[in-house]
Amino acid sequence: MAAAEVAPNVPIVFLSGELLKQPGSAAWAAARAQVWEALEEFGCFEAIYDEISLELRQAAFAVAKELVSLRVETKQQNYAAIRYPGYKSLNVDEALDPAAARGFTDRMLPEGNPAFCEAVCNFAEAAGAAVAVEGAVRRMVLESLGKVRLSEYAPPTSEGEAMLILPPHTDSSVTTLTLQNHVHGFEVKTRSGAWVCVNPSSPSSLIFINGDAFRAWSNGRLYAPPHRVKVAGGEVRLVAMLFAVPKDEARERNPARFRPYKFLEYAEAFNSLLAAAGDDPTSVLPAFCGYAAPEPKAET
Ligand SMILES: O=C(O)CCC(=O)C(=O)O
Ligand SMILES: [Fe+2]
Repeated sequence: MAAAEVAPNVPIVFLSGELLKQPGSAAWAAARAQVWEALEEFGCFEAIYDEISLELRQAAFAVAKELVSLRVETKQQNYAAIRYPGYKSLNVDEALDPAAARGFTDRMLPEGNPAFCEAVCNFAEAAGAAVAVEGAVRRMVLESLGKVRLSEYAPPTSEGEAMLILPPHTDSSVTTLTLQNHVHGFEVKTRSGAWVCVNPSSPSSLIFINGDAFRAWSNGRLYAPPHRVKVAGGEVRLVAMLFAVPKDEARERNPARFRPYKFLEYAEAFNSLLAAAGDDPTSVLPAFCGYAAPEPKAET
């Protein structure tokens, strides 16, 4: 007889406030491995985060209780679109910005109530703690992108004008970070078409450059500048670069599964697609932008 299947537990990852301050440490790398495993398998995990103190939690729920007991007409203006019988939610977007939390309380209680305002700020503090965890997890996922390169530029043999060694190009990466020795020569082209020299102002300077993938992701809002390198003088220019790019093996295993889409168009179509998806919510995304070909089988 087949053994009864036991549903596995969602993984638990300990993310202490201390650990979040030490990216690059062995503890960080260990947590990152756990986060990746959890996100690949479950898409979800429990984070135990010691900066959510009991007091903060109590304060957050105290204000939550006050918020839900406000008059319906007051709440109405902030209701989220999805509602089911017995379920409704309030958008408190400003809570992510403590300064803006006041705007929220003014809207909710125009007649004013300092205690309520303070409580909302506590709620904002709890939301801020959540943002720290979200930021760290995003970093753990993204920092697995990476390639380091070391380049050497031989000095021109003839005296005089700087020579163009690396012709104008953009980087295909998401982002690039460079650390150069004392030999200058890096130049970027501004949006308005001018070439400017970028000579690091201190030995501890790094140059951060947007790559084409960042430009595409932001729909062109972020500028990925053409850049080039001209070298003069008698010394070798050395540059260490960190390119944020997907690892090669990820590309081989993962042909594109989804067409590019506009976030807001998806958000607009979402509720009706969800209603049509029956009991399989995972079909909503492929229905909107999936390639017709079947998804490649996961490797075993
Ligand atoms: O030498 C530099 O500072 C930049 C090099 C570069 O742009 C590249 O290798 O893509
Ligand atoms: Fe480059």
